[in-house]
Amino acid sequence: MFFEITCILAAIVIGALYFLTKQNKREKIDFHGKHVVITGGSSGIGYDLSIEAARQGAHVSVIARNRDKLNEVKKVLEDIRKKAGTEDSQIIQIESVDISKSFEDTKAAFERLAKNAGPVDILINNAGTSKCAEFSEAPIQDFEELMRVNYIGGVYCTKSVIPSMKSRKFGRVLFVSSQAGQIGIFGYTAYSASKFALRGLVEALQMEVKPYNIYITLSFPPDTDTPGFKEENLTKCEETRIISESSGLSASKDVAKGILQSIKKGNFFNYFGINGFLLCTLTAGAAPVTNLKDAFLEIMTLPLARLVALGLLFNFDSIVKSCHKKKVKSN
Ligand SMILES: NC(=O)C1=CN([C@@H]2O[C@H](COP(=O)(O)OP(=O)(O)OC[C@H]3O[C@@H](n4cnc5c(N)ncnc54)[C@H](OP(=O)(O)O)[C@@H]3O)[C@@H](O)[C@H]2O)C=CC1
Ligand SMILES: CCCCCCCCCCCCCCCC(=O)[C@@H](N)CO
Repeated sequence: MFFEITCILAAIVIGALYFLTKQNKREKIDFHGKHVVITGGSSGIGYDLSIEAARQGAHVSVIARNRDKLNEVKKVLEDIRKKAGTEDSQIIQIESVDISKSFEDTKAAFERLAKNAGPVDILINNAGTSKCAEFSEAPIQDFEELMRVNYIGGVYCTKSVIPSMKSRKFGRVLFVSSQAGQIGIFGYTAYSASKFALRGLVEALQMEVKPYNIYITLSFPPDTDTPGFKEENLTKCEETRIISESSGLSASKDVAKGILQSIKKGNFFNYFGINGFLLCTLTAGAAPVTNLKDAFLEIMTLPLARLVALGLLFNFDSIVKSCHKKKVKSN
Protein backbone atom coordinates (compact mmCIF):
# COMPACT_ATOMS: atom_id res chain seq x y z
CA MET A 1 0.00 0.00 0.00
CA PHE A 2 2.79 2.42 0.98
CA PHE A 3 4.56 1.60 -2.28
CA GLU A 4 1.43 2.29 -4.36
CA ILE A 5 0.79 5.63 -2.66
CA THR A 6 4.41 6.67 -3.19
CA CYS A 7 4.17 5.77 -6.88
CA ILE A 8 0.94 7.72 -7.32
CA LEU A 9 2.37 10.78 -5.56
CA ALA A 10 5.55 10.60 -7.64
CA ALA A 11 3.48 10.35 -10.82
CA ILE A 12 1.41 13.39 -9.81
CA VAL A 13 4.54 15.44 -9.04
CA ILE A 14 6.23 14.46 -12.31
CA GLY A 15 3.01 15.14 -14.24
CA ALA A 16 2.69 18.59 -12.67
CA LEU A 17 6.35 19.36 -13.37
CA TYR A 18 5.94 18.19 -16.95
CA PHE A 19 2.97 20.53 -17.39
CA LEU A 20 4.73 23.46 -15.70
CA THR A 21 8.00 23.12 -17.62
CA LYS A 22 6.41 22.35 -20.99
CA GLN A 23 5.15 25.88 -21.38
CA ASN A 24 8.66 27.15 -20.75
CA LYS A 25 10.16 24.93 -23.41
CA ARG A 26 12.36 26.97 -25.71
CA GLU A 27 13.20 26.52 -29.34
CA LYS A 28 16.81 25.46 -29.87
CA ILE A 29 18.77 27.87 -32.05
CA ASP A 30 22.18 27.93 -33.65
CA PHE A 31 24.64 30.76 -34.21
CA HIS A 32 25.15 30.39 -37.94
CA GLY A 33 24.17 33.61 -39.74
CA LYS A 34 22.98 35.28 -36.51
CA HIS A 35 24.14 38.76 -35.52
CA VAL A 36 25.79 38.35 -32.12
CA VAL A 37 26.99 41.33 -30.07
CA ILE A 38 29.50 40.57 -27.33
CA THR A 39 30.35 43.32 -24.85
CA GLY A 40 33.80 43.02 -23.34
CA GLY A 41 34.73 40.72 -26.23
CA SER A 42 38.34 41.89 -26.35
CA SER A 43 39.56 40.03 -23.23
CA GLY A 44 39.02 36.95 -21.09
CA ILE A 45 35.65 35.19 -21.26
CA GLY A 46 34.38 37.66 -23.88
CA TYR A 47 37.41 37.03 -26.10
CA ASP A 48 36.73 33.29 -26.12
CA LEU A 49 33.02 33.94 -26.68
CA SER A 50 33.85 36.03 -29.75
CA ILE A 51 36.16 33.35 -31.18
CA GLU A 52 33.67 30.54 -30.61
CA ALA A 53 30.75 32.54 -32.06
CA ALA A 54 32.82 33.38 -35.16
CA ARG A 55 33.79 29.71 -35.55
CA GLN A 56 30.12 28.81 -35.45
CA GLY A 57 29.44 31.16 -38.35
CA ALA A 58 27.86 34.15 -36.59
CA HIS A 59 28.25 37.79 -37.59
CA VAL A 60 30.25 38.95 -34.59
CA SER A 61 30.26 42.50 -33.19
CA VAL A 62 32.61 43.21 -30.31
CA ILE A 63 32.20 46.15 -27.95
CA ALA A 64 34.86 47.39 -25.49
CA ARG A 65 36.75 50.62 -24.79
CA ASN A 66 40.41 50.06 -25.67
CA ARG A 67 40.88 50.30 -29.48
CA ASP A 68 44.18 48.40 -29.62
CA LYS A 69 42.69 45.36 -27.89
CA LEU A 70 39.63 45.64 -30.15
CA ASN A 71 41.79 45.68 -33.28
CA GLU A 72 43.66 42.62 -32.00
CA VAL A 73 40.51 40.56 -31.56
CA LYS A 74 39.22 41.79 -34.92
CA LYS A 75 42.34 40.37 -36.61
CA VAL A 76 41.90 37.03 -34.87
CA LEU A 77 38.23 36.85 -35.89
CA GLU A 78 39.06 37.80 -39.48
CA ASP A 79 41.58 34.96 -39.57
CA ILE A 80 38.91 32.51 -38.45
CA ARG A 81 36.61 33.82 -41.17
CA LYS A 82 39.36 33.52 -43.77
CA LYS A 83 40.04 29.89 -42.86
CA ALA A 84 36.34 29.15 -43.18
CA GLY A 85 36.26 30.90 -46.57
CA THR A 86 33.35 33.09 -45.53
CA GLU A 87 34.91 36.55 -46.07
CA ASP A 88 32.00 37.61 -48.30
CA SER A 89 29.18 36.43 -46.09
CA GLN A 90 30.34 36.76 -42.46
CA ILE A 91 30.56 40.20 -40.89
CA ILE A 92 33.12 40.97 -38.16
CA GLN A 93 33.05 44.43 -36.56
CA ILE A 94 34.19 46.32 -33.48
CA GLU A 95 32.90 49.39 -31.63
CA SER A 96 34.76 51.36 -29.00
CA VAL A 97 32.36 52.68 -26.38
CA ASP A 98 32.26 52.87 -22.60
CA ILE A 99 28.95 51.14 -21.82
CA SER A 100 28.89 52.57 -18.31
CA LYS A 101 28.88 56.23 -19.28
CA SER A 102 26.03 57.22 -21.58
CA PHE A 103 22.91 55.55 -22.91
CA GLU A 104 22.93 57.78 -26.01
CA ASP A 105 26.50 56.80 -26.97
CA THR A 106 25.85 53.13 -26.27
CA LYS A 107 22.64 53.15 -28.31
CA ALA A 108 24.39 54.93 -31.19
CA ALA A 109 27.12 52.24 -31.20
CA PHE A 110 24.44 49.52 -31.41
CA GLU A 111 22.73 51.38 -34.26
CA ARG A 112 25.98 51.47 -36.25
CA LEU A 113 26.49 47.75 -35.67
CA ALA A 114 22.93 46.93 -36.76
CA LYS A 115 23.32 49.04 -39.89
CA ASN A 116 26.14 46.79 -41.10
CA ALA A 117 25.09 43.37 -39.87
CA GLY A 118 21.33 43.68 -39.46
CA PRO A 119 19.30 43.75 -36.25
CA VAL A 120 20.90 42.06 -33.25
CA ASP A 121 19.70 38.48 -32.75
CA ILE A 122 21.80 37.66 -29.69
CA LEU A 123 23.28 40.04 -27.12
CA ILE A 124 25.88 38.80 -24.63
CA ASN A 125 26.27 41.27 -21.75
CA ASN A 126 29.70 40.17 -20.62
CA ALA A 127 31.66 43.42 -20.02
CA GLY A 128 32.26 43.77 -16.34
CA THR A 129 34.85 44.37 -13.72
CA SER A 130 35.54 43.57 -10.10
CA LYS A 131 37.12 45.21 -7.09
CA CYS A 132 37.76 43.38 -3.88
CA ALA A 133 38.08 45.12 -0.51
CA GLU A 134 36.55 45.12 2.93
CA PHE A 135 33.51 47.38 3.13
CA SER A 136 35.11 49.95 5.43
CA GLU A 137 38.22 50.21 3.25
CA ALA A 138 36.54 50.18 -0.17
CA PRO A 139 36.39 53.68 -1.66
CA ILE A 140 32.84 54.82 -2.27
CA GLN A 141 33.74 55.20 -5.97
CA ASP A 142 34.09 51.41 -6.23
CA PHE A 143 30.45 50.93 -5.30
CA GLU A 144 29.42 53.47 -7.92
CA GLU A 145 31.76 52.17 -10.62
CA LEU A 146 30.82 48.49 -10.24
CA MET A 147 27.12 49.32 -10.29
CA ARG A 148 27.61 51.41 -13.43
CA VAL A 149 29.70 48.88 -15.37
CA ASN A 150 28.19 45.58 -14.19
CA TYR A 151 24.56 46.64 -13.93
CA ILE A 152 23.77 49.96 -15.69
CA GLY A 153 26.02 49.01 -18.64
CA GLY A 154 23.91 45.88 -19.12
CA VAL A 155 20.73 47.95 -18.96
CA TYR A 156 22.02 50.39 -21.63
CA CYS A 157 23.02 47.58 -24.00
CA THR A 158 19.84 45.59 -23.46
CA LYS A 159 17.66 48.66 -23.93
CA SER A 160 19.44 49.22 -27.24
CA VAL A 161 18.30 45.85 -28.63
CA ILE A 162 14.99 44.92 -26.98
CA PRO A 163 12.72 47.16 -29.13
CA SER A 164 13.91 45.58 -32.40
CA MET A 165 13.83 42.09 -30.87
CA LYS A 166 10.25 42.69 -29.83
CA SER A 167 9.18 43.85 -33.25
CA ARG A 168 10.91 40.86 -34.90
CA LYS A 169 9.61 38.46 -32.26
CA PHE A 170 13.04 36.93 -31.82
CA GLY A 171 15.97 37.43 -29.51
CA ARG A 172 18.31 36.00 -26.92
CA VAL A 173 20.04 38.07 -24.25
CA LEU A 174 22.58 36.69 -21.79
CA PHE A 175 24.00 38.46 -18.76
CA VAL A 176 27.25 37.29 -17.18
CA SER A 177 26.75 37.41 -13.43
CA SER A 178 28.98 35.30 -11.13
CA GLN A 179 28.72 32.75 -8.33
CA ALA A 180 29.31 35.86 -6.23
CA GLY A 181 25.99 37.07 -7.70
CA GLN A 182 24.26 34.13 -5.98
CA ILE A 183 25.82 34.34 -2.54
CA GLY A 184 27.49 37.34 -0.92
CA ILE A 185 31.02 36.65 0.24
CA PHE A 186 33.73 38.51 2.17
CA GLY A 187 35.37 41.33 0.21
CA TYR A 188 32.65 41.52 -2.44
CA THR A 189 30.17 43.98 -0.90
CA ALA A 190 30.38 46.19 -4.00
CA TYR A 191 30.85 43.41 -6.58
CA SER A 192 28.20 40.99 -5.29
CA ALA A 193 25.61 43.75 -5.07
CA SER A 194 26.19 44.76 -8.70
CA LYS A 195 25.77 41.13 -9.81
CA PHE A 196 22.74 40.46 -7.58
CA ALA A 197 21.11 43.48 -9.23
CA LEU A 198 21.15 41.61 -12.54
CA ARG A 199 19.01 38.86 -11.04
CA GLY A 200 16.12 41.23 -10.32
CA LEU A 201 16.47 42.76 -13.76
CA VAL A 202 16.39 39.48 -15.67
CA GLU A 203 13.53 37.91 -13.72
CA ALA A 204 11.30 40.90 -14.36
CA LEU A 205 12.47 41.35 -17.95
CA GLN A 206 11.97 37.67 -18.82
CA MET A 207 8.37 37.85 -17.69
CA GLU A 208 7.81 40.89 -19.92
CA VAL A 209 9.44 39.63 -23.10
CA LYS A 210 8.40 35.98 -23.10
CA PRO A 211 5.34 36.70 -25.30
CA TYR A 212 7.76 38.14 -27.88
CA ASN A 213 9.82 34.95 -28.12
CA ILE A 214 12.77 36.62 -26.40
CA TYR A 215 14.68 34.48 -23.92
CA ILE A 216 17.04 35.71 -21.23
CA THR A 217 19.86 33.75 -19.62
CA LEU A 218 21.74 34.56 -16.44
CA SER A 219 25.19 32.99 -16.23
CA PHE A 220 27.02 32.26 -12.96
CA PRO A 221 30.69 31.43 -13.59
CA PRO A 222 33.09 30.55 -10.76
CA ASP A 223 36.60 32.09 -10.71
CA THR A 224 37.85 32.01 -14.29
CA ASP A 225 41.42 32.40 -15.48
CA THR A 226 41.36 35.70 -17.42
CA PRO A 227 43.36 38.96 -17.53
CA GLY A 228 40.62 40.52 -15.38
CA PHE A 229 40.96 37.74 -12.80
CA LYS A 230 44.75 38.17 -12.68
CA GLU A 231 44.33 41.88 -12.07
CA GLU A 232 41.71 41.30 -9.39
CA ASN A 233 44.08 38.92 -7.61
CA LEU A 234 46.69 41.65 -7.15
CA THR A 235 44.55 43.29 -4.48
CA LYS A 236 42.27 40.44 -3.38
CA CYS A 237 41.60 39.93 0.32
CA GLU A 238 43.00 36.63 1.62
CA GLU A 239 39.55 35.61 2.88
CA THR A 240 38.01 36.18 -0.55
CA ARG A 241 40.76 34.18 -2.24
CA ILE A 242 40.40 31.17 0.07
CA ILE A 243 36.59 31.18 -0.05
CA SER A 244 36.49 31.55 -3.85
CA GLU A 245 39.06 28.80 -4.32
CA SER A 246 36.60 26.35 -2.77
CA SER A 247 34.66 26.62 -6.01
CA GLY A 248 37.70 26.04 -8.26
CA LEU A 249 39.18 27.89 -11.21
CA SER A 250 37.71 27.48 -14.70
CA ALA A 251 39.31 28.01 -18.09
CA SER A 252 37.68 30.86 -19.98
CA LYS A 253 37.29 28.66 -23.08
CA ASP A 254 35.12 26.25 -21.06
CA VAL A 255 33.06 29.06 -19.59
CA ALA A 256 32.55 30.54 -23.07
CA LYS A 257 31.41 27.17 -24.44
CA GLY A 258 28.94 26.72 -21.57
CA ILE A 259 27.55 30.21 -22.12
CA LEU A 260 26.97 29.65 -25.85
CA GLN A 261 25.39 26.27 -25.18
CA SER A 262 22.90 27.73 -22.72
CA ILE A 263 21.96 30.52 -25.15
CA LYS A 264 21.26 27.90 -27.80
CA LYS A 265 19.01 25.98 -25.45
CA GLY A 266 17.44 29.14 -24.05
CA ASN A 267 18.02 28.08 -20.42
CA PHE A 268 17.22 30.72 -17.80
CA PHE A 269 20.22 29.81 -15.65
CA ASN A 270 23.67 28.86 -16.88
CA TYR A 271 25.83 27.19 -14.23
CA PHE A 272 29.13 25.33 -14.12
CA GLY A 273 29.79 22.04 -12.35
CA ILE A 274 28.20 20.49 -9.30
CA ASN A 275 28.79 23.59 -7.13
CA GLY A 276 27.08 25.68 -9.78
CA PHE A 277 24.11 23.32 -9.85
CA LEU A 278 23.79 23.35 -6.05
CA LEU A 279 24.00 27.15 -5.94
CA CYS A 280 21.28 27.48 -8.59
CA THR A 281 19.07 25.04 -6.72
CA LEU A 282 19.70 26.85 -3.45
CA THR A 283 18.83 30.23 -4.95
CA ALA A 284 16.14 29.10 -7.40
CA GLY A 285 13.48 31.30 -5.80
CA ALA A 286 10.84 31.97 -8.45
CA ALA A 287 13.11 31.62 -11.46
CA PRO A 288 11.57 29.87 -14.46
CA VAL A 289 12.73 26.32 -15.22
CA THR A 290 12.93 25.33 -18.85
CA ASN A 291 13.09 21.56 -18.73
CA LEU A 292 11.70 18.64 -16.80
CA LYS A 293 15.08 17.18 -15.85
CA ASP A 294 16.29 20.39 -14.18
CA ALA A 295 12.96 20.91 -12.40
CA PHE A 296 12.98 17.37 -11.08
CA LEU A 297 16.61 17.49 -9.92
CA GLU A 298 16.02 20.87 -8.26
CA ILE A 299 13.05 19.65 -6.28
CA MET A 300 14.83 16.49 -5.19
CA THR A 301 18.01 18.28 -4.08
CA LEU A 302 16.70 21.54 -2.57
CA PRO A 303 16.94 20.47 1.10
CA LEU A 304 20.35 18.95 0.43
CA ALA A 305 21.59 22.19 -1.14
CA ARG A 306 20.44 24.13 1.93
CA LEU A 307 22.23 21.69 4.21
CA VAL A 308 25.45 21.92 2.17
CA ALA A 309 25.15 25.73 2.22
CA LEU A 310 24.90 25.82 6.00
CA GLY A 311 27.98 23.61 6.30
CA LEU A 312 29.74 25.87 3.82
CA LEU A 313 28.84 29.00 5.77
CA PHE A 314 30.31 27.43 8.88
CA ASN A 315 33.50 26.76 6.96
CA PHE A 316 33.59 30.32 5.51
CA ASP A 317 33.08 31.79 8.97
CA SER A 318 36.03 29.83 10.30
CA ILE A 319 38.20 31.04 7.40
CA VAL A 320 37.25 34.64 8.25
CA LYS A 321 37.93 33.99 11.94
CA SER A 322 41.39 32.54 11.38
CA CYS A 323 42.36 35.38 9.00
CA HIS A 324 41.08 37.83 11.60
CA LYS A 325 43.24 36.24 14.30
CA LYS A 326 46.29 36.47 12.03
CA LYS A 327 45.63 40.17 11.40
CA VAL A 328 45.18 40.95 15.11
CA LYS A 329 48.45 39.14 15.87
CA SER A 330 50.47 41.02 13.26
CA ASN A 331 49.19 44.42 14.42
N1 LIG B 1 37.19 36.06 -14.34
C1 LIG B 1 36.42 35.66 -13.35
O1 LIG B 1 36.89 35.09 -12.36
C2 LIG B 1 34.95 35.87 -13.42
C3 LIG B 1 34.39 36.85 -14.20
N2 LIG B 1 33.04 37.04 -14.20
C4 LIG B 1 32.44 38.09 -15.02
O2 LIG B 1 32.69 37.78 -16.38
C5 LIG B 1 32.81 38.96 -17.15
C6 LIG B 1 34.12 38.96 -17.92
O3 LIG B 1 35.17 38.85 -17.00
P1 LIG B 1 36.70 38.66 -17.46
O4 LIG B 1 36.74 37.94 -18.74
O5 LIG B 1 37.43 38.17 -16.28
O6 LIG B 1 37.09 40.21 -17.69
P2 LIG B 1 38.36 40.94 -18.34
O7 LIG B 1 38.73 42.02 -17.39
O8 LIG B 1 39.41 39.98 -18.76
O9 LIG B 1 37.71 41.61 -19.63
C7 LIG B 1 36.71 42.57 -19.49
C8 LIG B 1 36.22 43.04 -20.84
O10 LIG B 1 35.20 44.02 -20.65
C9 LIG B 1 35.56 45.24 -21.29
N3 LIG B 1 35.03 46.35 -20.49
C10 LIG B 1 35.26 46.59 -19.18
N4 LIG B 1 34.65 47.73 -18.79
C11 LIG B 1 33.99 48.19 -19.88
C12 LIG B 1 33.18 49.34 -20.11
N5 LIG B 1 32.92 50.22 -19.16
N6 LIG B 1 32.67 49.53 -21.35
C13 LIG B 1 32.94 48.64 -22.34
N7 LIG B 1 33.69 47.55 -22.17
C14 LIG B 1 34.22 47.33 -20.96
C15 LIG B 1 37.09 45.18 -21.34
O11 LIG B 1 37.65 45.97 -22.38
P3 LIG B 1 38.15 47.51 -22.13
O12 LIG B 1 38.87 47.52 -20.83
O13 LIG B 1 39.00 47.82 -23.32
O14 LIG B 1 36.90 48.31 -22.12
C16 LIG B 1 37.31 43.71 -21.66
O15 LIG B 1 37.10 43.46 -23.02
C17 LIG B 1 32.67 40.11 -16.15
O16 LIG B 1 31.34 40.56 -16.15
C18 LIG B 1 33.03 39.47 -14.82
O17 LIG B 1 32.43 40.12 -13.73
C19 LIG B 1 32.21 36.25 -13.48
C20 LIG B 1 32.70 35.25 -12.70
C21 LIG B 1 34.12 34.98 -12.61
C1 LIG C 1 25.26 24.75 -1.75
C2 LIG C 1 26.25 25.35 -2.58
C3 LIG C 1 27.64 24.79 -2.58
C4 LIG C 1 28.52 25.43 -3.59
C5 LIG C 1 29.83 25.98 -3.13
C6 LIG C 1 30.14 27.26 -3.79
C7 LIG C 1 31.14 28.12 -3.12
C8 LIG C 1 30.96 29.55 -3.54
C9 LIG C 1 32.20 30.31 -3.66
C10 LIG C 1 31.97 31.64 -4.30
C11 LIG C 1 32.86 31.84 -5.46
C12 LIG C 1 32.82 33.24 -5.95
C13 LIG C 1 33.58 33.37 -7.24
C14 LIG C 1 33.55 34.77 -7.74
C15 LIG C 1 34.18 34.87 -9.08
C16 LIG C 1 34.15 36.25 -9.59
O1 LIG C 1 33.13 36.74 -9.96
C17 LIG C 1 35.40 37.06 -9.61
N1 LIG C 1 36.56 36.29 -9.76
C18 LIG C 1 35.32 38.10 -10.68
O2 LIG C 1 36.53 38.52 -11.19
